[in-house]
Formats: sequence, structure tokens, C-alpha cells
Amino acid sequence: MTSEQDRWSRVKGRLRTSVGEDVYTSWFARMDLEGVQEESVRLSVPTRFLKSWIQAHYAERVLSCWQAELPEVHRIDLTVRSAVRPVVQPKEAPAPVEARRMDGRPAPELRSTATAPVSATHDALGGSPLDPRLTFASFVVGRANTLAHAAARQVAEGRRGDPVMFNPLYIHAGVGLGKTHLLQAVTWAGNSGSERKVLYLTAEKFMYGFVAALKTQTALAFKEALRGIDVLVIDDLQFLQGKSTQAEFCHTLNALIDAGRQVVIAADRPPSDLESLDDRVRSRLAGGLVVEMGSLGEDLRLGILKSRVAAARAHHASFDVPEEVLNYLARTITHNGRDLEGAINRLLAHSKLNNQPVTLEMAEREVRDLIRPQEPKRIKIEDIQRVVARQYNVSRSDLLSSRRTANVVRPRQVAMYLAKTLTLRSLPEIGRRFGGRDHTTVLHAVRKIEALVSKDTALSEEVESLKRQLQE
Ligand SMILES: Nc1ncnc2c1ncn2[C@@H]1O[C@H](COP(=O)(O)OP(=O)(O)OP(=O)(O)O)[C@@H](O)[C@H]1O
Repeated sequence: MTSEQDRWSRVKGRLRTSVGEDVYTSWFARMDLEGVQEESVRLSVPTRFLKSWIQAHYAERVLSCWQAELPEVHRIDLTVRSAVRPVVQPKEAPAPVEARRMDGRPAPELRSTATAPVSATHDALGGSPLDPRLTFASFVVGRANTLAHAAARQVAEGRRGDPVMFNPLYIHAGVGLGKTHLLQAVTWAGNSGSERKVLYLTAEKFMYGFVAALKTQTALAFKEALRGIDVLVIDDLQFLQGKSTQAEFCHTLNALIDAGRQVVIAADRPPSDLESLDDRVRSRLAGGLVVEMGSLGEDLRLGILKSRVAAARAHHASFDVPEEVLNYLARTITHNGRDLEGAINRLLAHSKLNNQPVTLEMAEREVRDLIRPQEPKRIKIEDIQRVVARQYNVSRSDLLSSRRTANVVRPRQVAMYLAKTLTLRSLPEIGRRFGGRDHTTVLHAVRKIEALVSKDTALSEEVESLKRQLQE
């Protein structure tokens, strides 16, 4: 088990180096290993869209990363896994071959074959599957998510006819930081009474629902069904693709908001960074409440681990994870909630299958591949603008304005230069974020500062100091 886990994490490491951090996070962070069989490797991703994108653009790359570790591999089978996460269940006889799982999820022999019933309303409307475990009761609140949690609760507790406070509520966060959990919690809570209809759709489901409805000429019925609900919850909006789907999404959004219905959205980036959406949709999205959930602090990670252990103990009363192991996991598995869940599942699988208590030594061995080196901080254009404005004593709006006085022009050029060198944003995108400037203006600024730093020591030191402040 361990050697396959190690191999999988080495393959992921190769992929990450080969495609770069940003591409890796966008397309591969949710890829799981399902199994290796002779010449073929089975991988899974959560959406059809991810599957087709990876197949179209990265199939060769994934294969060659595998071959570098395991030359006999000649095939990659990519599948779409269910959105409903497996539930840990007791008393099922372990099948030896199943124990070879190497991802962070529970071994299949510990999964339930039946899922708890989903809300009837939600089902009838054709919503995406809901995971019964993702409720407010199991959501741990900490510094990173206090505001998002409070806003989500407020939405969930609203009653039909109540004034809508923030619309849409837009929650964004990196991979595995609890967006889906919070959105599904809103759906469960909202649908628990019969008064309101809450519909949870992944952007993908919205897309395929719409396309399928168009094909069968029932688009009108689909639109009507959507508009007949009280709260529309859309997850993973960054996957919304295609002009007609976007136009339809835009209409639906407008129709719901104008009718005083609540819309809740989650994505892995703020509205301004959803580059494939048109400006009107972006500004409508940004017009409600936009909340970011930050990375999980150590306290929050410890809370999540404890809540996972408590949930597992409901089915496996003898399962116990000593405090020192929990502290060790909270300290070392820093990346995201999914890895924390994976760690507890592995300890559970291991202790059940081998009938052994969980010890620190076992934990160190079992979760080795989940401990990732600290990644360099992701720098945002807004941070650059803020830090540069502070350094040069101008305001951020000066940087975005059309003013051309020298005290503003140089800081603006420095900020554009930093945006180009410290982020992966394109020149047109940077231009847009600097008050709608043309990409040639950005290019000019970048070249200008590049030329200046090579001969002007004072400027070069200033730029270095700005970089340090941004990377802290
Ligand atoms: N605050 C939290 N309390 C309890 N569990 C959490 C919390 N944050 C994250 N988790 C857990 O971490 C795992 C990943 O969370 P989730 O799937 O909600 O992330 P996500 O932000 O939607 O990720 P993705 O971008 O991949 O869709 C889940 O098992 C979730 O229950």
C-alpha cells in the first residue's frame, strides 16, 4: 500500500513540476488514483468537464509522468467519480484486493453501499447529489471561515418572503477548503422544512442539464423549474463553459435575483478572476457579498480532525486516535480538508484491517505522502496594488486611474511589472485589472521597469523589498 502511495505522490510531483503550480491546481488537484493493474492505471476526477479537458490536453503528459515511475504502464483510464462521498460503514467483510487503495479516501470495503436519503424536493428538481455528512453540524468554524459560515447560516435560515440580505452570496476558496461542505449544508438546512425549495447544482450539472434540455426541446421547462425555486446553490462555478450556457446562467441569475430569490455560488477564485465569464455576469456576481475562505489554520485543522474521528466513532466505537496523533496530523497536514479526511480514513482502515490501535508511529507511516512541502504563497494582483500603493504613498485608486503625473506613473509601472513577474496572469488580464488598460501599456511598463532595475540600484532594491513583503 505504502509503496503505491509513494509512487502516486511521486507521479503527482512530476506532473506538478511539468505543468506548473497553477495548471496543476486547476486541473489535477482533484485527481485520485483508483488502482493500477498491469499496464493500465485507473484515475478518477469529480467532473466530466475535468475528464474531457485532461484527456484533450494532458493525456500524454499524465502517461509519461506515470511511465517515468512505472515503465510498464501503457494506458491511463480516466473516470468520473460520484459527487457523493463514500460513507464509512462497519461490519462488512474486508476483501483483500480492496485494501490496496492508495488515495486518501476510505478503502471500499469500509464504504456504504447505501447512501442516506436526499431531500425529496431536491431530488425532484434534479439537483446534484448531496452528501448526508456535509451539514452545518459537522462544519467546524474557525478564523478562516467565520464570515462565510455566518452568511451561509443566514441564507439557510431565511424564510420565504424574508428580504434577501446579500444576493448573490459568493464564496471562494482554494481546493478542499470547505466550499462544497458549506453549500451542501445550506441545501440540507434550507430543505429541512417544506416551506422553501433549495436546489444545489454543480456548474457542470447546470451545463449538462441545460444542454440535455435543449436537445430534448424542454429548455423552457428547465428554465421554469430553475426559476421556480427559492434558493439556487451553484458549486464550482469556474467550470461553467460555453457561450449559450453562460448566457442562460446570466438570465437565470438575473431572473432569480430580480424576483428576490437567493443565489449562492462557490468557486475557486473571486468573480474578477473568472476570465471566461463576460463582464456583465462578473459584475453581477461581485454585486452581492463576496467572501473568501482562507487556508485552514492549525486550530481549525485540529477541529476538523476531531469531528471526523467523532463521526467515524459513531460506526466504529473502538476507533480511537490519541491526542498526540491528532496534534501531529493537525501540525503537518496543512494543505486542505480533503487530506485531513483522507488521513483519518487511512488510520481507520489500517487499524480496522490489521486490528491494531492507532499510534504515532503508524500515523507517521500511513500519512507520509499527505505531508507536502510548504508551497510558495500565491500572490494576488490586489495585494500587489495594496503593497505598492503603501510603499509609494499613493492610493490604490490612483494606480487604477488615468492620472499621468510622475508620482503615480512609476508606482503603477512597478505594480504592473510585479503583477507580470509574480503572478501567472496574462498581459490583457493585468491591463484589465489596472483600470481597463490595454495589454501594450502593460508590456511597455514591464519592459521599462526591467530595463531600469538593471541599472538603477535604488529602484532595484525597492522592487526586491516589495517582492519580499509580498512573499512573506
Ligand atoms: N470547516 C470545515 N469543517 C469541517 N470539514 C471541513 C471544513 N473545511 C473543509 N472540510 C472538509 O474537507 C474536505 C474538503 O472540503 P470541500 O469538498 O467542501 O472543499 P471544496 O472547497 O469544495 O473543494 P473543491 O475546490 O475541490 O471543490 C471535506 O471532507 C470537508 O468536509
